[in-house]
Amino acid sequence: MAPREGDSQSGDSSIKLTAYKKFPTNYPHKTFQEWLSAKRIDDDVGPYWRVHDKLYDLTDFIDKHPGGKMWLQVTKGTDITEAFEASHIGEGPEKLLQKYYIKDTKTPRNSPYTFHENGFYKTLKRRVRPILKNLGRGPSWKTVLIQDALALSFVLLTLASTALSSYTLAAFAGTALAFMVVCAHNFFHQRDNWRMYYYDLSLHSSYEWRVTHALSHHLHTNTANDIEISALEPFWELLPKSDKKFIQRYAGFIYEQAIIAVIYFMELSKRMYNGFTGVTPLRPENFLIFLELIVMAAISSSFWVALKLFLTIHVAFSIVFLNIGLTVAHHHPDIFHDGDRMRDDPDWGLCQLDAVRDRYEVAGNLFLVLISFGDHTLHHLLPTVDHSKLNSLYPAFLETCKEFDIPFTFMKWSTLAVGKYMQMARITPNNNYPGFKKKAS
Ligand code: HEM
Repeated sequence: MAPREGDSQSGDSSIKLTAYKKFPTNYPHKTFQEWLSAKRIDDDVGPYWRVHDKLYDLTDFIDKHPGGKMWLQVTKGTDITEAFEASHIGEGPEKLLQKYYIKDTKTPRNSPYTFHENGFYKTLKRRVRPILKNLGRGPSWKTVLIQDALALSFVLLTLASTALSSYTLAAFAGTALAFMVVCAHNFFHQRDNWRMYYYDLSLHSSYEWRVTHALSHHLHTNTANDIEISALEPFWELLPKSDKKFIQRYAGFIYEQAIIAVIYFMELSKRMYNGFTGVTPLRPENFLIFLELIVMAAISSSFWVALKLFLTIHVAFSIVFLNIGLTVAHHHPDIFHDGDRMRDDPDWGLCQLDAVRDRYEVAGNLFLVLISFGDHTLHHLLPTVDHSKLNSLYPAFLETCKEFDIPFTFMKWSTLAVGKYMQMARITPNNNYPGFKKKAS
């Protein structure tokens, strides 16, 4: 595999990307700020926004954007082609975009992905458009009910655990919080809405996650530009690098739960440090987590008991949340990871199919789908569509797969859970199309 531009500067000679033209600047990225600054350097589009091969000045549109300001505020100076294509299904945004056109650019995109009119992804979007026009894209009453019921369970369990000083109830509260946050992930992909702030009752930040998850992981899945890969290194080495250490390849299952238990506390500390030192201003929702502690301290017999219960809740949260997150969809040797051979037709939608797998166990059950990142392939392809609508899109999706001769497959959750360790052990890149081997030539 030929080294790419920048490989020699990476300091890590074992990574040979197959996906992007440039090796990501300052890899591995650990924070959303690092990822955004590296993308600005690598995309190199000056003070504009790039969509395909055109540059736009969206400055006057930031405040008018129906999806919310932050998407355009944070992406100034970057190529937003994937974000633009994946976030909108109708033709309105494309027409509107022309109003902000500045000039064409001759520099090829750093990203390998294509969005040809007759390619898989655009065909799928055309097919689901009339269905979603009838159904609507936003939340159904069922999604809202499940989300709010999970939030209520979390609040009641937290109050009960504090009033009774019960660590068992605190562990249950942490579990309810994890399910609530996974469900809130459905809401934070959509236009700004208050339910996305349920996220901030955990050690996460909805604002940061919109960058690291919606803009990085979702659009550049399982590549070195997916911060959900790079931020986990060196504890989870998920790309097939040749110089992984024995412990990284085979001992992950021994150390990972200890790291999972503390990882989000470290994130919270970093967020607070950056906020108070002026690196990234703190946002009002960043204080919800402290409000939680204050309420617990007010109810509890002592501050120390409240603190210990609070820690129990958030350790339980981290364990449940990350164990779900790491095993549900992306890691198995049959699934594409940067370094593996990419398909010859790098249609963005097809490449998403290569980097995602769905699970049998949760298919068709909205509650399980919402608390465990279900219908993940369709969610990756259409991230702004509410999960309650995805089930109705399978006929159009399967018809598109058939048209493009793509055998869409499910995996068992247990296969994916074991697959994560097999992937951590893997040091040899796949030379076939991963997963969809029938199409490999
Ligand atoms: C980083 C790039 C962008 C992201 C991540 C993004 C994200 C979103 C999101 C999440 C929604 C709400 C979808 C929903 O809840 O149904 C939305 C709606 C919308 N966006 Fe964007 N957007 C981006 C760029 C743009 C640009 C450049 C334009 C046009 C100049 C645009 C125009 C619209 C319009 C008109 C809507 C209303 C709903 C629709 O027609 O799809 N967006 N966007």
